[in-house]
Amino acid sequence: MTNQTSFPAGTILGYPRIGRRRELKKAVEAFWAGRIDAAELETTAAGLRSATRARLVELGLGQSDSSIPESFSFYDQVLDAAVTVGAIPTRFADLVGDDGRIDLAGYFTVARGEGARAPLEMTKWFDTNYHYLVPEIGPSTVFSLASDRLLDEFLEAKAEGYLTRPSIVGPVTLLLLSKPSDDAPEGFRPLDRLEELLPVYAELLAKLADAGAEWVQLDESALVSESIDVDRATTLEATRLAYAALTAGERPSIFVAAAYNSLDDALPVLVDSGVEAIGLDLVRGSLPTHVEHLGETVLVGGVVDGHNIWRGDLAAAYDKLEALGTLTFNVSVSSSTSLQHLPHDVTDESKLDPRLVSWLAFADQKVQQIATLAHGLSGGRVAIQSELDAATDALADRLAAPGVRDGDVRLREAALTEGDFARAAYADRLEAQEAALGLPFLPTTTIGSFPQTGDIRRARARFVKGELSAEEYTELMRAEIRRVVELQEEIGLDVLVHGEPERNDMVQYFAENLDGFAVTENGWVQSYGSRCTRPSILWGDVSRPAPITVDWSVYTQSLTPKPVKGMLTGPVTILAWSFVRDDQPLGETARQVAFALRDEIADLEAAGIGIVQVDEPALRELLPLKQRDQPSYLDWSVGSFKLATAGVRSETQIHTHLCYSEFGVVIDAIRELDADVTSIEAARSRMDVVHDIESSGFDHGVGPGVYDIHSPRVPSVDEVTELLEKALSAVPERQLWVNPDCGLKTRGYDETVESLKNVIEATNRVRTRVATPA
Ligand SMILES: Nc1nc2c(c(=O)[nH]1)N[C@@H](CNc1ccc(C(=O)N[C@@H](CCC(=O)N[C@@H](CCC(=O)N[C@@H](CCC(=O)O)C(=O)O)C(=O)O)C(=O)O)cc1)CN2
Ligand code: MET
Ligand SMILES: [Zn+2]
Repeated sequence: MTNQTSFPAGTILGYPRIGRRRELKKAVEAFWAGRIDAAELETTAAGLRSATRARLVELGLGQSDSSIPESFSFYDQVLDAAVTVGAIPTRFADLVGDDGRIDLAGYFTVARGEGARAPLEMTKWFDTNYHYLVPEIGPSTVFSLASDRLLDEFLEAKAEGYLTRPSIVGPVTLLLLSKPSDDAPEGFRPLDRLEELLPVYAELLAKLADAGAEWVQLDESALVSESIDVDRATTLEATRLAYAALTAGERPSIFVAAAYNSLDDALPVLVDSGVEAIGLDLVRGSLPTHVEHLGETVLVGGVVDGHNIWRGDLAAAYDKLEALGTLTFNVSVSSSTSLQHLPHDVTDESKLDPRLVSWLAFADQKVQQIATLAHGLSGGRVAIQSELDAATDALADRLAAPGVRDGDVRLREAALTEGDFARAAYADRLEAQEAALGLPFLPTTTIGSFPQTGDIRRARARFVKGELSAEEYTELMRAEIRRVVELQEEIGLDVLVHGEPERNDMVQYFAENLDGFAVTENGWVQSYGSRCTRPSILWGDVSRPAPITVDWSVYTQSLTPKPVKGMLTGPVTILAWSFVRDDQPLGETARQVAFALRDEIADLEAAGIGIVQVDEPALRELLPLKQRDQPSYLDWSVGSFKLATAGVRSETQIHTHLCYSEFGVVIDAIRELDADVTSIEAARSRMDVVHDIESSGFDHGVGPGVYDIHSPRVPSVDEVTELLEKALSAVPERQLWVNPDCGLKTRGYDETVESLKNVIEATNRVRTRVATPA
């Protein structure tokens, strides 16, 4: 298996850019707050890039063999590609100079909006918890090479003595992930603009070649997804056209990387296009059995999981490379995806159990694994046998460790029956709930969280450091709850929440309170822009040692005669936003989490909480990219939600909440959840989702959001009224709830209070209008 071209033996598709202590997040937020200027932010970013290169060499990548990707971004790699080709919507035209360029402040304005000017829409990146910004492209978008960042970063590295590999989202994926601009005619698709886009990519490649780049990486993960609204034949033809054009000119060698699943029928198209190297995700995707005309094309086996933290089965990874070696002599090794989904370094986790640590590999350890496998590709299995054996031993230790299998949890699973998944008929429940709750027409509520203020976070940080006692911390959170309850009563909401101040994160908080999970101190991963999460590690069988939320909810209910909604995160979302064990099917793990939630809900009900919301914002996100995998996913995901929620009495009202649009795609699954009330994001898309609700005949309670919480903008009473009227025209009166799009944790208090007041005033207007005979 010798590598006959100069593609590096081992590489990664991308590296975390937020910084091991979130230096980039802090610098970017300081820039937004006006505490540092653009020059200082640039300096911090350059320092991070420089540290990354040095670290990657230290971990075993080559300094001058193009194995280090230039994969930095200030905010998002899709936005970067859009900015590079000059695809900035016309509402930002004043930010664009005569040369088509936009400065750093302008770049952030496109990402985050400003005043009444909406930012680019944000949506999930494939089946991950990373969000990208959706470019808007229309018939009149003018493409031009409008940024030298990628070139400058390559030159910056070169000046430091590195030969790196510039990396950018490829042209087909850029267009497939874009949406038509507002001025585009019906039926227009961004992909229609491919031919005009290609010369810009060609120009960029020529410049990179001129500067001395030997390889460039084009990320074309959209080619693996079947969830994109363009038919496959058109996508394949676009791919053929794009790479025929890009291979024709002056350019570095081209590495097309496709992460998150198999390329399937796009692989032969790429092979025939003459690109020099193709990256395959061999963790999620499967090994191609036979590929024609491979010639000298390098197949880069993504055998090290870039999306999970397990050290895993290194020998099996090497086996896959050997299997790839039966197709071609030109095999290299890589991560299956960019490592941007992983925390930096497991050696930063001094508080984790060392035994658990021995089973883990964060980004830095993955790089070392890749360096090992690359060594094996040249030296043969014997050269790395001891490393393979060590990983095999660690895996065996993990599978046999106490807690990985818990007899009681297994017994409970074995005893499940159909009846555990079903509630009484909806009509009977509705009647019982209306009688028990006595809510007005158009009941108003919020999605759960209120602003997570600096004070709340600082109090928690002091509690974690031991500077506050548990009692002091609890009292501070209770004081916050009292404020939030008073505020909701004053504003006039009908169903109150406690505001979730005690939660660092809606998933991590539950992980900290369940057995089977571990949490990290420094394991930050970028979710979008400067926002990060610390995904928990679900390593063993899950159980609930004690009630988690009951005291908080009961305390809140004691403060008000209005119904307080208990607030839990659902099994699918807990899995989606954690690093999950890979030694059993996800459905099995989801059922264990569901049992824990079922017990929690029973305790809430017994303590007098009449409404419980179980959030499932990640239901859409985990939907498999390949249609063939979707039915079984929908089966276990819906099943786990029902298992969690079906144990309650008819008069107990179960809510669920989903955000991130595309409801058309999961509406059938939402119906099957059988929640009494479902709140969904709708304000951002001007309530268009009600058409999906109407045409699907969804007949349970539904709260399409009337307030877009992603922006600080306060919606006016007129605006909310209009959204409510639009909803009422499609959804029967008795079904409709009034709520924001999502939780308020990222918002400030001022705009939150003003917005909620407007929501209530609009609701009262509509109530009066409906009650007044025409
Ligand atoms: N896991 C997850 N995924 C999700 C969401 C979500 O809520 N959770 N929501 C959607 C959107 N994604 C989001 C992801 C992150 C955040 C977010 O607000 N993250 C916070 C961190 C939240 C957190 O973990 N907070 C901790 C730690 C906060 C912190 O940084 N503390 C300071 C100290 C306190 C201070 O001085 O401010 C520190 O450690 O340095 C806490 O509250 O305890 C951030 O990046 O700023 C929001 C939305 C989709 N995916
Ligand atoms: C991302 S969905 C968020 C739901 C959660 N209950 C909140 O209000 O923050
Ligand atoms: Zn939400």
